[in-house]
Amino acid sequence: MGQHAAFDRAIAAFAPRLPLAVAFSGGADSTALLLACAQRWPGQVRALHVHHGLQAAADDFERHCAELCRRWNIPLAVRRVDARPAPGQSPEDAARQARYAALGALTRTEGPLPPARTMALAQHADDQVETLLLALSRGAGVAGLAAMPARWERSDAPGLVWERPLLRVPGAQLRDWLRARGEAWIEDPTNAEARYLRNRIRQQLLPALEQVFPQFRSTFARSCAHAAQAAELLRGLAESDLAAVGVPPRIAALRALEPARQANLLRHWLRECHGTTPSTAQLDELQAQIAACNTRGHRIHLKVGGGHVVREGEVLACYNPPVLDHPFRQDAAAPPGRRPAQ
Ligand SMILES: Nc1ncnc2c1ncn2[C@@H]1O[C@H](COP(=O)(O)OP(=O)(O)OP(=O)(O)O)[C@@H](O)[C@H]1O
Repeated sequence: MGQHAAFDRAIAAFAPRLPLAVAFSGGADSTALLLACAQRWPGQVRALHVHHGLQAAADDFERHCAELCRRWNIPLAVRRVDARPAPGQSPEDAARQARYAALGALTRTEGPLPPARTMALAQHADDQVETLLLALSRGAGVAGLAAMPARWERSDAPGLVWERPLLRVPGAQLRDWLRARGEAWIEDPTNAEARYLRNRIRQQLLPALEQVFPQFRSTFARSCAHAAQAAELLRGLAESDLAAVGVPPRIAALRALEPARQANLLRHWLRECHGTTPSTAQLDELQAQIAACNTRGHRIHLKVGGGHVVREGEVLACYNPPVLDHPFRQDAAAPPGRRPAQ
């Protein structure tokens, strides 16, 4: 093992359902993951590359990926996406959503190859710590502090399990491993800009953490796992509370819940039924209005996340602005005007 112990351990412990697809950007992390997997499961691994059409360098990335895969005899499938952000969505998030949808679709349309049963992504321990620190800097709740899950499924790609096998591996090990093999990778120039904050965390905070808490990668990862477990419990509680309170939620039933449980349910309802996340101040205000709503004539009308929550008789309703012409939003076909999104 030695120098790349964590990487070797992660690959040894990775037990995907085969065949395996690796989401391959051409960057260092996914190059290391792809090559290690192709060595471990010869003939069972293929690479999937998403060509971000809007990016000037995207053709070069694709060429680089094709060349590496040809050299290593790894089948490669490419799909082009053109991800324009929806109003209020960051370009990074739009690209990520489009990329995941394209990766899922690619596993189903790969010609003669049997569909992949696992999709591996190459985020590593430093990415996980950065995600956790960003969540802390936003004041996130336990769902945010859980950072990135190691394993999950998506409803738009049934039968496919998504995995991040490198979440315990320091990024530097992946680059060292590639250097030791003389393998090159590409650096995405837009990454540096889009990840300005991430880069500052990487350059300034991680070295300081290393000095004070040498084990921070594994202890922070443990905290993320605890938070993920707590988030799972809260989600279950919100689901059963929502079933009892009804959709749309009945105000009298909401008022009977104690405040933390009511907040948990409201967040869940807004996120799952309306795709919107309230700020802490908005949620506080909404709960204050619900508490004050003890007469027939009491109005509720509040801006919450990307939409509005209003009282409609005995229930709450949420109205989101329509999102037109955006292929990656389920509500893309909504008519103009305010849309009751139950
Ligand atoms: N254009 C792409 N095509 C296919 N997979 C991608 C693409 N971009 C990113 N991925 C996958 O998503 C993961 C996370 O993406 P992110 O943009 O955070 O990383 P990255 O810096 O591109 O990573 P890497 O160094 O592996 O290329 C990558 O490790 C890779 O597995």
